[in-house]
Amino acid sequence: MSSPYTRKKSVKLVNTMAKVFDAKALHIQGTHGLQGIGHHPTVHGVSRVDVKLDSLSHKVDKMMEMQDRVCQRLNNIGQNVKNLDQEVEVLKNINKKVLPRMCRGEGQQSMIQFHDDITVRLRSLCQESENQGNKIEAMENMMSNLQVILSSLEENLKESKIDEFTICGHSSTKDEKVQDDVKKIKIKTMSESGQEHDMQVEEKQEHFEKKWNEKCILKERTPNKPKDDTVVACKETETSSVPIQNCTNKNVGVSEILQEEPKKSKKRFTKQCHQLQESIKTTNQDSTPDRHAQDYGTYSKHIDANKKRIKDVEQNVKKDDETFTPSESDEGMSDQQSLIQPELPTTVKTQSENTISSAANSTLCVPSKQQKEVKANDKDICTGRKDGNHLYPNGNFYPSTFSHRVVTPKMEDVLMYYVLKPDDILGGGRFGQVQKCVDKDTEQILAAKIIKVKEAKAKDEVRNEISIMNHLKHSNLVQLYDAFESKNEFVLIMEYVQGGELFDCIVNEDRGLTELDVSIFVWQICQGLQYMHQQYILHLNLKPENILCLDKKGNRIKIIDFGLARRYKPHEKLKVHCGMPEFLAPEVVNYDNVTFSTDMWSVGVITYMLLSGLSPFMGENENETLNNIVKVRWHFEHEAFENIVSNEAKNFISRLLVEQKSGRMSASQCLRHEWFCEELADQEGQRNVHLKSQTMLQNYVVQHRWNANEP
Ligand SMILES: Nc1ncnc2c1ncn2[C@@H]1O[C@H](COP(=O)(O)OP(=O)(O)OP(=O)(O)O)[C@@H](O)[C@H]1O
Repeated sequence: MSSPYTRKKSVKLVNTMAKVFDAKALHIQGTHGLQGIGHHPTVHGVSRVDVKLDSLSHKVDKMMEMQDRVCQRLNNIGQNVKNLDQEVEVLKNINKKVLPRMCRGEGQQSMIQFHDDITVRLRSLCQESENQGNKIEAMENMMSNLQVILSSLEENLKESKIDEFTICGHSSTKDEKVQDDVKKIKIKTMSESGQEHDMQVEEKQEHFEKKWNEKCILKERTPNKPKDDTVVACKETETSSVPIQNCTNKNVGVSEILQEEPKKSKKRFTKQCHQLQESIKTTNQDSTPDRHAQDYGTYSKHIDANKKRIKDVEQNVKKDDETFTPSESDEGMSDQQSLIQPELPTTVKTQSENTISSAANSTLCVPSKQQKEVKANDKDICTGRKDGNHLYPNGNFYPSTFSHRVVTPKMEDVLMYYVLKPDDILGGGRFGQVQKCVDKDTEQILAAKIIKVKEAKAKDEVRNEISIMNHLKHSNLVQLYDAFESKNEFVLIMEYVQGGELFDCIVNEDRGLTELDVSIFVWQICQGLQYMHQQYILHLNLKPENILCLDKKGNRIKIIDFGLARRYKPHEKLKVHCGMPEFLAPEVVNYDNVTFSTDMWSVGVITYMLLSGLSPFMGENENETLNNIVKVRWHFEHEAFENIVSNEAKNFISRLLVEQKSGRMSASQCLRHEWFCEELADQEGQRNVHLKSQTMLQNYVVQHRWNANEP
């Protein structure tokens, strides 16, 4: 029986918690009523946070729209530059045709005609030039606004802990929710007065809003960040092993302009416009043919210089866009991830608790010394072999065949720019086909994903895929090169990944598959996902077909297919039309909210399959498979795992195939898992033993192909 003292205390505690979540609740109910307090106020608290989150996600949507508008404007500017080009061509032709005739003295009349003609054209060009200047100015303003909003949002998301509150809250039971949330908002639960807790929440909100406002004011006064751009520009142009710090001196020209603040480059642009105007005035005053020829030369130069400026500003805008990430550093991400995904529970709910507990002794490990060094030198190539290179390199360690592009679909015929190869089909999906293609200009081999769409909704989905890919610049994520839109079809031109699907690669008998190989594949998947999640983007369709190998024998992979990917929205549910449910997370099957950990579930399934060749939830039929998933019914198949697969690997899987979303490791936590410790990998010969999974996977691949081809 509880004493009057503890009863009084618990009444106080509950009242206190209730106040935290709904300041008004107790005023309405009176401070002594215990009844109903456990649930009602929490619901209010959650909905207040929901409102905040909704408003944040609304802001993110607005920013995305703004970004699309900027892309659109860039496109227009590109188009205008083309027009300028055409004008210059016309002038050149006039020059070629008329000047010789004038020199031959074919009449005063044609000379006057020529003069008038050229004056009109020069005027219109000058006007055009000025328009471009204004457009660039508007665009710059837009970009800096965007930057302000993004940075504020990023900071506030990081600092506000609202994410933590919501995600943790949604994943536990109501009572646990109250306790967790009380802890997370850092309330002193033993305080004497509920007033204090109430104040803390209010203060947090105020702090949130104040910070937001401060940031906006501060950013308005602060010029764009040139120093980061410099580093990006250097990294991209760098091909030798010149240290990044020296880069600034070596890259004059484009990188010099990139270092320039957009305001300065705009000033220079406006100056050019004035010079143009001046040159027009002089042209009007002096109209001799020689003078015209001279002015024409100067004028052409001006136009060229202006075009260059436009290109540079365009690049600047792109760079700005690329550098917008909610969290760039690994450390930053850990914090962020820990907000979203709290530390793991001590027990994992699966059928094979015994097996798991033997592996569960493993812990998340601090990156090895070697791994830390990798951070400082992210140019290492992942070979997967210990020949002086790192097994698990961080970041963008090998370049794509082209640098990142921001693509807006062209309303032109794809065949104007590319030669498609219908005989060279790389794969097929729900909506169409992927075939090889060649860029007519550069002769680069690429992959064309042809998507047949008729309905507006389906078109929006493809546009979403393009927009998502525009945000992804990582060597483990396939890059978008170009896009075309027509009435019933989209064509996405992408980087060509020539090794084929991961499972096809590893069943190749020429190569042996070891646990070490698997860990290197999984490491890269986690790297790609960590990057995506840092951008608040979920993949949501991670499966073996969507992981491609760069070449048949190496260990380098890329994630493809961002057709279902989307920006994280706290309450978004996902309906999946999919014939292959084995990789779906329980929340997708249940049509529940999806989140970052939805992708992490898929990592667990893929890892399980790579190590054993078995599909952990596969049932006799689709219903059984779905049932196994929602009940999280799986175990380590004795024959495939016992004495073959390390405890660290098993622990890794156990920490992902967890029913509760908040119980799964985040991508960052995965990357810190002991399984990826190089020292351990060195010590354990076990990791170099050939896995049985290779033969099992052969069966899986054959079966899967068979099913896919069935009508
Ligand atoms: N960039 C690429 N390079 C080489 N092959 C590719 C590339 N992109 C896709 N493929 C091949 O085409 C297949 C289908 O591509 P993708 O998954 O993007 O299409 P989808 O229509 O979205 O498919 P799904 O129905 O799985 O969603 C892939 O499994 C892969 O084999």
